[in-house]
Amino acid sequence: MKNILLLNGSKAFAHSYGRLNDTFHDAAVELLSNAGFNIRQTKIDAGYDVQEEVENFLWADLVIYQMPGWWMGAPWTVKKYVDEVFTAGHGSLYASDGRSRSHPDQKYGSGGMIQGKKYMLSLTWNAPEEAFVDPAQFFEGKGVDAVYFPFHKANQFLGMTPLPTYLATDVIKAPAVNTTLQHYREHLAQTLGFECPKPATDK
Ligand SMILES: Cc1cc2nc3c(=O)[nH]c(=O)nc-3n(C[C@H](O)[C@H](O)[C@H](O)COP(=O)(O)OP(=O)(O)OC[C@H]3O[C@@H](n4cnc5c(N)ncnc54)[C@H](O)[C@@H]3O)c2cc1C
Repeated sequence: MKNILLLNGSKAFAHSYGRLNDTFHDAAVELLSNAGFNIRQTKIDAGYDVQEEVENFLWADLVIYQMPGWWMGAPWTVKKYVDEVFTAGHGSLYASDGRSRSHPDQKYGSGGMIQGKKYMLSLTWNAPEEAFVDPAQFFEGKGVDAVYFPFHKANQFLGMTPLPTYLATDVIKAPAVNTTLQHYREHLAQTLGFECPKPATDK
């Protein structure tokens, strides 16, 4: 794995200022560049060329989505990006929905054209960790990946497979930015198989 596309889904809106997601994105760019990966990056809210983004997906071995949790999922700007870029990728990112009259064994969702590529979600939420994992709390113990099930499936429709999700919790009520950032760096290093630089001190 050499080429990494980093998608920054930060957006300033209401009580989200976008700075934390910018900070996570920038830290990933720095860490992964220093570790020798080729990097391309797009700040979604700053605008993008849809065809260039299709090319970026074709170029990338790994796509990392950095985004805040808004109303139980991705911000509308990131959903719009997915709608625009994936749809423009008909014929290059996916061929069809996968079904075939002549091959009934080929099922819905098997028409992706970018098999072998990976994607990863890096998410910031105000909710605490226990809201996701405790069966008695809001997400009924189903975990963060169940909350993002349609988002995962959109990426898998193209043929990609997930790397483990990074979830930063309690980011408004109890932000511990340097500690959480270091955990993210360690997550990236462990997942991609390189040594992580030493931790920074917490603010
Ligand atoms: C429309 C909307 C819907 C939402 N829905 C949900 C939801 O369903 N569930 C949920 O849990 N949350 C929800 N939220 C909260 C949202 O997830 C958080 O506001 C978001 O994750 C924060 O990310 P940000 O990049 O905007 O952080 P920011 O607002 O930029 O920062 C968050 C905190 O971190 C600090 N900080 C940021 N960067 C740095 C830095 N570099 N150094 C030191 N401190 C820093 C800031 O001072 C602030 O205290 C929602 C917010 C909005 C606006």
